[in-house]
Amino acid sequence: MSTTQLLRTLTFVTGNKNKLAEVRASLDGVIDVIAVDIDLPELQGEPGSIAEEKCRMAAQQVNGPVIIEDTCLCFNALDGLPGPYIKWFLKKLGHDGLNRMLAGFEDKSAYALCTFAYCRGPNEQPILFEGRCPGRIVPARGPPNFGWDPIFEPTGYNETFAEMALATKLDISHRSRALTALKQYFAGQPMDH
Ligand SMILES: O=c1[nH]c(=O)c2ncn([C@@H]3O[C@H](COP(=O)(O)OP(=O)(O)OP(=O)(O)O)[C@@H](O)[C@H]3O)c2[nH]1
Ligand SMILES: [Mg+2]
Repeated sequence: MSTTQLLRTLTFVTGNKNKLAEVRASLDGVIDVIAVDIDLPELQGEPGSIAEEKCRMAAQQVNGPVIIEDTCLCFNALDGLPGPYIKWFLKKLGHDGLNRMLAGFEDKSAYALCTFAYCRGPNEQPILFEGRCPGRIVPARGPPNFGWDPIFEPTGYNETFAEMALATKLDISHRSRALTALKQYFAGQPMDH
């Protein structure tokens, strides 16, 4: 009998290399990830519906099964904003500006929210997998390699995501929690689904 285990393959549509690296590290030996870089339009709305629509468009463009991911950074003092718009807030305001947005509030707590969506093909209903990581917004600490990692300190840790070892981030992050749900789903599916 062959000792080689056939891995399930999933096409991940993303333009973000850091996301891709983390997803590959989390799914290593479980799911083989093929990356397709298409800049998908992202609609406004609640995180779940943004992920659903992004996934429908990805499945349409790839014309086959795909996963996508959408990440939000939600400030509790602002009722969850910037949320799905964090990319543009980060781009325009930077780490300092994001901290200054909370200057008038005692409450610096926040959560990172990651939503993966899987769609079997065009016109199929996407399935969502969500992961959250609570924490707080702090002045930037650590290497500025990935988005807002330097200003997010997860609850129970004295380090920001940027300061901690990647393995620690992958243990507790919004993304790895969502991927745990995704892995559980695929573990129960036949290989051709
Ligand atoms: O410090 C970070 N730690 C993370 O774990 C993380 N995950 C996402 N992000 C950033 O948050 C925005 C989400 O926007 P987003 O989900 O639309 O991503 P994106 O447009 O970069 O890629 P994609 O939509 O092609 O997959 C983008 O600015 C991402 O760079 C992170 N920053
Ligand atoms: Mg995007």
